[in-house]
Amino acid sequence: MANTPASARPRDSGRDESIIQVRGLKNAFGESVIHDGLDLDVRRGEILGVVGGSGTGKSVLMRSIIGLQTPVAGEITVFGEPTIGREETEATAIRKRWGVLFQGGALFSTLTVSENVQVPLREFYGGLDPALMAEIAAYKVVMTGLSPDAGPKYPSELSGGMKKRAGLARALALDPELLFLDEPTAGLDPIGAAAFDQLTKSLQKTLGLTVFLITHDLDTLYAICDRVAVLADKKVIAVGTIDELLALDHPWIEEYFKGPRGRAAIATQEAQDASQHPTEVKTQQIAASPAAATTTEPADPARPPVGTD
Ligand SMILES: Nc1ncnc2c1ncn2[C@@H]1O[C@H](COP(=O)(O)OP(=O)(O)OP(=O)(O)O)[C@@H](O)[C@H]1O
Repeated sequence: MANTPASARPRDSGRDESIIQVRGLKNAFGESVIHDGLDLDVRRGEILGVVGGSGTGKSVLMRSIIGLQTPVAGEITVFGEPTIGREETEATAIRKRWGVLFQGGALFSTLTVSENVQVPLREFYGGLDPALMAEIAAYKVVMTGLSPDAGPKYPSELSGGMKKRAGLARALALDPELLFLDEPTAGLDPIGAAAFDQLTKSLQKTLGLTVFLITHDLDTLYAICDRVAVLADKKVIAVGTIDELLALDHPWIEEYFKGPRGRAAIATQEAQDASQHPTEVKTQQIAASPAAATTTEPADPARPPVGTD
């Protein structure tokens, strides 16, 4: 891939196309090696959850993909274009096509929400009419479920959930095809977190986004992720649907998904499914097991019964 001219490569066609390809990634800080031989593909249109223990390098992986961290070795392509060692103008053309919500929102505290959302517009389209930029910002603010009144407010006047939405509005400022979210629901109460998950899912569907989502939140993984990549031992050790991961025999994956929090997340998801599609879920349960229709046990045999230790 590295030797192939960009114009000769397949571009942006087909739903299974990899929007992001990471090959043989190595990152290190001094003697401390964070990634070694890491490979990953993110497919067009999917929400890929990225999980792993604290310090396994999820944020460093994201920073490597978006060009904020220069790896020791490896290749990364986004939209078929290499992102490492690009000329500034080439890098800018690629960067315009993604949006990033950093951990904690990373809003500028001295700027209003509207001004924060306009930062990428000023950076990439500095010549735009200020009134148009303000209008675009107002639209993005409302798109993320904030009231139009939030635009003139400063970050210190917002709740945690509102700050995340404002950060998301900024990430969407340039109408990206690809969205990076670093622990978007961290610090939110369960209701706020579930609402943010649904917002992410609905934006992904309506805007046709591909989403790279770092999270520790099992509810998020169950509720909205199409596939999950697991970081451990300096690599992505597995990637697949949660059911595919559960079928693997790996101690960390077992403990993560089948521990008490994993079971609680399954229970939450099943309750939501049942309330949203009562007839459908009941039919599936009956089809899977006549007994399942009369008990609270999940129909999926790969999942453990809820509420038992
Ligand atoms: N700029 C840096 N300089 C030195 N070490 C760093 C730097 N950035 C990250 N690290 C180290 O790299 C490792 C991975 O960090 P990273 O933030 O990617 O972990 P993470 O998986 O996202 O963790 P968490 O889930 O706790 O957010 C950590 O040990 C961290 O201390």
